[in-house]
Amino acid sequence: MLTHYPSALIKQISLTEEETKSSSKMDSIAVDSEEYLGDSLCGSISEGRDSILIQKVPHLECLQGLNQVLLSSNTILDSLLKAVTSNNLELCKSILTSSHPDTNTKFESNNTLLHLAANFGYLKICEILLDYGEDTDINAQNSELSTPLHQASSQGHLQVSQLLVRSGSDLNKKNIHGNTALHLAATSGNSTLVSWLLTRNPDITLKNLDGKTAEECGNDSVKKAFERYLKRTIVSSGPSLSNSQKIISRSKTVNNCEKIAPKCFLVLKELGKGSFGEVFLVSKQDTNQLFAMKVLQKDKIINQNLIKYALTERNVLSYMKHPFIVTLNFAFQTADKLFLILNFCPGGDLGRHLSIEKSFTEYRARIYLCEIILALEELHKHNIIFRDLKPDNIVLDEDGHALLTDFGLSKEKVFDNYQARSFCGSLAYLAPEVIRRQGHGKAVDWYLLGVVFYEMVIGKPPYFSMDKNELINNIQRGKLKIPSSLSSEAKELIIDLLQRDPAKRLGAVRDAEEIKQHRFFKGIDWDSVYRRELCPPKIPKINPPKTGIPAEDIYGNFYPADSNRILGWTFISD
Ligand SMILES: Nc1ncnc2c1ncn2[C@@H]1O[C@H](COP(=O)(O)OP(=O)(O)OP(=O)(O)O)[C@@H](O)[C@H]1O
Repeated sequence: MLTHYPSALIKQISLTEEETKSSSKMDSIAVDSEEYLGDSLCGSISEGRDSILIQKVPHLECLQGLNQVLLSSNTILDSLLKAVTSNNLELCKSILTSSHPDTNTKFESNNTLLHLAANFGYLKICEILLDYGEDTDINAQNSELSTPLHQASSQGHLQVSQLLVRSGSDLNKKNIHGNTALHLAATSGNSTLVSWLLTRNPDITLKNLDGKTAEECGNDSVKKAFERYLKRTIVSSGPSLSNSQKIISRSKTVNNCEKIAPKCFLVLKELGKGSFGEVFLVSKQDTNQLFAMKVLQKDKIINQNLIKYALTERNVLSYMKHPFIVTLNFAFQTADKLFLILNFCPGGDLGRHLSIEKSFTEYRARIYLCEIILALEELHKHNIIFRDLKPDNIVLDEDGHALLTDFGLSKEKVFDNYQARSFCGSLAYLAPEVIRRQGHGKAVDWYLLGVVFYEMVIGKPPYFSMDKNELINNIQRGKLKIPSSLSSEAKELIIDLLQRDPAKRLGAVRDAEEIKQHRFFKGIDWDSVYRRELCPPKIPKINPPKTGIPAEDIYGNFYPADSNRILGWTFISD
């Protein structure tokens, strides 16, 4: 444990601070050393928040005086230890910059200062140790072989864990019990931290000395986080855009960006979160009309070379008008973020419905399938492939009709079944040809239609396994299991769509036409489907919240985009 500090050391510092206090330049601090320590520990164990202790920190001028005392008493390291454990930012920074002590010195149980700060969740102190310490070892191990990341994760300190991982902490390092940071976060039941760690691609197959993977150590909410991870969209980094590509936009681009901007929309609540963006319910200030606003962070997109995907989503949505494709109304940007204003679909996504209801009747699934087939047919007619078909990307409008959303992975100008090459999709929803990387095309969407149909009527995607490698292997070689309770038409449709060879798959030759003629859809009048005349289950009316989320929390930096403007982004629909 990390709580034993030499009391002599604490007394000495208290005395020093008291001395400084007597020079009357300092805010009040506790005089008694025991009380001081208790106060500092209880009052400041919180990430990133200024603690009670910080308010009691001496002013900067007197820190210099303090430093001299510390230096002359030759207890620099002990003083630094005290500064770290009492969350005293200024003192810590001051000692590091003036005396350059070895921040990798081991204290009790071989803990370094970073271990201590990480364990307490002192975010700012961790930052200071990493920024000002000379070669602070981010992967130092204590006597239990734990790294600072192990400490932060076991205590559930999200921001500290994020800082450590982003600064180069080894995610797959094991402690003496064989646990990785992910195991510890899972054991503590912290599904938010688990979800975030999963986005950094740790090795989820690693087992601890009890033979358990991280997922096996978690409670139900942690297990759900793992399941969501396997269903998330992944992409390989996109190619960079040339300047000329950046200005290509296939529809009306508005130069006067003042017309549509964050101030036009009141943010009401979060609707969903994906790998790339967050989606919020917003109301347009002048009309009170509700919309879904998708927000993408520019730095994330630019760092991962994903601008092309963002621009494709904006472009495709700007010219696709279809009853079963979500409508884009506006696109605008600020210095930090990109915004898409979409029609709001109050029924939520099918993924959410499936996680509550487990599965749908064939009758209900057929309605959604018919609508999605028409949407995919329309895209294919424009030589666009969707590539990311999954229940989370199908949203229900106010009448319960199914609409495609999230065109981030769609690809334009695909004329055959082999032209596209990027490795992208969502792990649980990868088509075999995407895994083989031999090129894919329109047939990929028909395979994924089969996957969605399977999940709708059976309750989980085909070949599903929580083990990533097994999942990938199953998709390529596993035996397709279909319960006998399904109708023979449904079984046949699943088999025809999940055909591994894209050339033999239903839809390979005459595209949607082949699927529409399958006997599962016997009796369907496709014109009436297009006119939205099928009757899906009704969606309960929602009452939007009256109060909004503070604008600055969502919009961040309000400055209009300038140097980092993404050309061809702004859009106002006719
Ligand atoms: N028009 C909409 N109306 C209502 N909710 C929506 C709408 N569009 C998206 N959502 C919700 O937001 C979630 C995330 O949106 P979206 O899939 O576009 O984000 P993403 O970051 O691209 O996700 P992914 O990880 O699938 O790539 C959806 O699963 C859905 O629940």
